[in-house]
Amino acid sequence: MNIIKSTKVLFLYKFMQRYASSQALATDLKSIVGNDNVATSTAVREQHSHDESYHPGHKPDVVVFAQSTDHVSKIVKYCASKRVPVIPFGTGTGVEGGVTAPQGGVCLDLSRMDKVLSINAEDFDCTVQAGVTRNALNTYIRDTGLQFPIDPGANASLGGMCATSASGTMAVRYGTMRENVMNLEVVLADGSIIKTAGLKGRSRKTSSGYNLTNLFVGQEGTLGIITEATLKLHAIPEAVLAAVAPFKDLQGAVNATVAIMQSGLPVARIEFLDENMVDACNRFSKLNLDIAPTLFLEFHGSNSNIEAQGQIAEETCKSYECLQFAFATDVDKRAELWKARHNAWYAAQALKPGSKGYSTDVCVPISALSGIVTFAKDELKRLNLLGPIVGHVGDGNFHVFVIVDPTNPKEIELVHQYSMALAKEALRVSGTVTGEHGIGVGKKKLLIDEFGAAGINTMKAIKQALDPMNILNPGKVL
Ligand SMILES: Cc1cc2c(cc1C)N(C[C@H](O)[C@H](O)[C@H](O)COP(=O)(O)OP(=O)(O)OC[C@H]1O[C@@H](n3cnc4c(N)ncnc43)[C@H](O)[C@@H]1O)c1[nH]c(=O)[nH]c(=O)c1N2
Ligand SMILES: CC(C)C(=O)C(=O)O
Ligand SMILES: [Mn+2]
Repeated sequence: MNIIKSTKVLFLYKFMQRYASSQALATDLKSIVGNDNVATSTAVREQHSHDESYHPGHKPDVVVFAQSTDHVSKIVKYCASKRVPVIPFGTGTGVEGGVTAPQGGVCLDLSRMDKVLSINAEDFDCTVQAGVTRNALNTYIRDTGLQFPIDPGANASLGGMCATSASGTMAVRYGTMRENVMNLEVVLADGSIIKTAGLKGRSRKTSSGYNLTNLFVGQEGTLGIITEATLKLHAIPEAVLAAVAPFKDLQGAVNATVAIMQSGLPVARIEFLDENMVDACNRFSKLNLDIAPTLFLEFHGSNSNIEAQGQIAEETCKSYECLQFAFATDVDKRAELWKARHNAWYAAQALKPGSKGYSTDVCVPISALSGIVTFAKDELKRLNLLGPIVGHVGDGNFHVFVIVDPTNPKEIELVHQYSMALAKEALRVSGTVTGEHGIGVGKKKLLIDEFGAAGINTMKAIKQALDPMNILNPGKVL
């Protein structure tokens, strides 16, 4: 009885202590960035404690809404002086637990840094603040005839997309964030501010110094806070043609993809959905597709060449026994198709109300795709898991959305076993454990298998050099 009482007293004491220190923290931060930009309510902290994944959330002590690079620099400098963790937050649509605050601290929300700073249409580039979302940028530049085509299904912030090295359905044609970021403004762990590709740099290529831009793309907020990004833009194609091709079996769909890619056809999108995913999309997005392993394709070009592209793809799919090859030229039909594809994540979770999804993210050389998709299917069967499959197969990248009851530890253990087995198979065939989602907290254990001890030690040395007190997004990636 006494032990229970004293445990309760200790808990209460610790709670009061943390409450008092987070109040003091909030007071100091308010004096730096103003009252309106600091939130301590449970609701706001809860909203910032998790992303879209099943990874358990942890609330930060305080949420700060930065309005400028100067704010970010001052906040980080203050946090460094107190050794308080800083966790950057874009829109919270990540899927590897990157924004959780396991050690508490300050969640730095960049959504109010939402200005498009410059558009250089003649150079096909733009500079934005980190909180601008991909849809906001595309709306802003619509009249220029240009687009920013990297499209994770969610309307993510461009800072978050840089931080995770995001991609999406059009990476097969336009590249991922890595190929589309030209320069970044980054606030380092001591509050200093750098430009990764030169103080004013936005040249198409450079051999100058180390490639700092690529160091900060994909660092998931562990090396610095991205405050501005200079990005490549692309011409909106004169003509667009989409197509849907259901196949007799999964192997046919995957082998047709490999053949299309190996033929060098400049396909703009080539997305695979297995029969379970098609079924889920039919239900969720009110489509009426045949329930079969299916490819969604899109071709971009001039009026004269998209039909030729479509024809080559059609012939290739037919040679792999597709059941039909239906073109979608109508703008609304195309929009409906891609909206359904972008909502696949929610469609899969809706198959089992109350469930959450865990998305695997392996990416392999295209010649290894067919084998590993078969492996992924067989393992699902062996472990008796529900996991619709969807993928950016033109890149050799696909996701198994394993549906899981987040309150059932046995199911979570099975999902863990499954994703480990799939990731190790990807490494065996010279792939990577994550093509676009990042490591976060979910894939940390796999890094050693991918890079070996010397590789990990090199990453640790970089982290130590840039963030010696480990205040930037601690507990993530390494
Ligand atoms: C329905 C749906 C569909 C998709 C996806 C999600 C959802 C919900 N995603 C995943 C997600 O949208 C993607 O990882 C985004 O890049 C995350 O951007 P947020 O702004 O939401 O970052 P979020 O706030 O979730 O943060 C992600 C990570 O980046 C860090 N971070 C955020 N802003 C930062 C900044 N300014 N500086 C430094 N670090 C920062 C965070 O600390 C965290 O570690 C995805 N992804 C993908 O690549 N391809 C896809 O196809 C999809 N599809
Ligand atoms: C995380 C998920 C939703 C994703 O990457 C996709 O749909 O491609
Ligand atoms: Mn994806």
